[in-house]
Order: sequence, then structure tokens, then C-alpha cells
Amino acid sequence: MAVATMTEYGALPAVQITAADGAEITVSLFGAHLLSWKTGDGKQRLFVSSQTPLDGSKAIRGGVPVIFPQFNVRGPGLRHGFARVSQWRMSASGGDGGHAYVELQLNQHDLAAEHAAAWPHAFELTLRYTLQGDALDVRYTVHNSGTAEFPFGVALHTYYDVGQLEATSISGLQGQCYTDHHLQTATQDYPALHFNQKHDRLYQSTPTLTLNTANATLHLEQQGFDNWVVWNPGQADAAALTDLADEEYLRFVCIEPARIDQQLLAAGSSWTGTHRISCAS
Ligand SMILES: O=P(O)(O)OC[C@H]1O[C@H](O)[C@H](O)[C@@H](O)[C@@H]1O
Repeated sequence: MAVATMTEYGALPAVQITAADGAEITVSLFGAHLLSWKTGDGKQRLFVSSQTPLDGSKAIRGGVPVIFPQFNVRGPGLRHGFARVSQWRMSASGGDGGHAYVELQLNQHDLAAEHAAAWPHAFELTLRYTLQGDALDVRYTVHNSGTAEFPFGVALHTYYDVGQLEATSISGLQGQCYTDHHLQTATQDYPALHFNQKHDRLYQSTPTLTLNTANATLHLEQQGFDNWVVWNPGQADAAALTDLADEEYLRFVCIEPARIDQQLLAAGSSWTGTHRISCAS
């Protein structure tokens, strides 16, 4: 039987679930933010900055920030939205010998007054994290519980612990069209994306990817989203981030299932995106 226990991560209330094989995740109620994922072999799969505030005063740098209702500055509101800086509720947890899950929810009544005023819609977000063997499944649902449509964008802004950036590559993106941070659009004509410079790429497609690091091989699949975003800030941008130590950009890459362009959700409708990360080693 899977067990969910309340714990703390930094100063943040969090829930931890452990599967029968010893795999374990820790999710903060602040942001429904996945902060730690250890597979049954004890390996940590996520990166969290040593400099990030962990007291609810600011978005967390690392883990899996949950993005809603806008990606980055692609909308009129808060950069990357308010979901990652809001207080969520645990709505369910459970499992059996084969899997363990925890589910968190956020609706308009949970928001700080400033966010509710800036985004006056009735909604319910549901995030379900499920551990199953060496895989983590994330199911993300946006429900419009109001009487008028609203626009939204979403992402799971996952920071992977890659150990050594120079030994890291992503395969599966050959032939895919992307836009980079210079707003140049191109087709990737090589099989493996390496990280010898800053990358901030928005891919227009969602193929299955493989993340290869010195110590791990992870397969990444998504459904329901529209894009992959791949980000590593490189040395200069990393130095400008106060919540990241200068050399820490050498330890992570972000690979994010996303729906970058805000799209309308009709009253009473739901959108669901799923993301599966499987560890082959
Ligand atoms: O610093 P943050 O608001 O967390 O954003 C971090 C990064 O998120 C995404 O990956 C964007 O593509 C980047 O342009 C941005 O710098």
C-alpha cells in the first residue's frame, strides 16, 4: 500500500509518497511543485537550485514548476502565471503494490487576492503525480467551471539533474521545427542536441525524446500539449539569475511539455495533458 506523509521541504509544507519498490516523490503544496523524484535505485532525477528560496516568497528554481495560465510573457499576466506561486490543496492519494499517486488541486478560491483580481475566472487545476516502477506519470487537467470562456497556456517546466552538462544530449528532435531566443525559426538537421551554449528553444511538435546523461537515460513522452521547450541558460544568463549559483547551469536542463500559445477553453470544458518520464537507467 502506498503511503502519503506530510513533510517539509525547506520551509514549505510538502507531501511525500513512496511506492512499493522504494521510488519516492516530494511535492510542495506551494505550486503543486514536484521537488524530488528518486527512483527505486535511490537516484535523484530532478535538479533544485541551492540558491532558491523555499519559503513561498518566490517561485522555486528547479523541480517541476507548474505553469498556468500563461507561459513566460505570452499573456498579460504574471510571468509564467500564478499557479507556481499559489497554495494548492492535496485532494487525493493512494495506490497499491504497483503504483502510488498524489493529486493536488487549485481553484479561484485558493488564490491570493491580487491573482484573483488579475485573473477573474472560475477554474480548477488538477495535478496527479503517479509513480509506477521507474516511470513518473503526470496528468494535468484544466477545467473551466465558470460561465464564460477563458484563454490559457500551460507547461510542466521540468528541471532534470544531468550531473554534467557537457555529457548531456537530447535525441528525437531531428527534423523538428523550432524557434530560438533570437526568434529565428529553423529545422533541426542533426540527431542530438548538445549543450555547449545557451539554448532556449520552442519546438512546434511533441515527438518522444530521449535524454542522455553521463549517468542516466530517460524517455520523455507527452500527450495533449503542443510543444517541447528546451532551456539551459548558459553561463552569462545563469550569472544573472540570483536564485541559481553561477556554476549550477552545468547541472541541469529543462525539457518542458507545454502549450505555449494561449488557447480558449469554453465554459464547462476541460483540457488534459499527460507526461510520462521513464528511466531506462
Ligand atoms: O526564470 P523563469 O521565470 O523561471 O523562466 C525560466 C525560463 O523558462 C522557460 O524555459 C523559457 O523558455 C525561458 O526563456 C526562461 O528563461
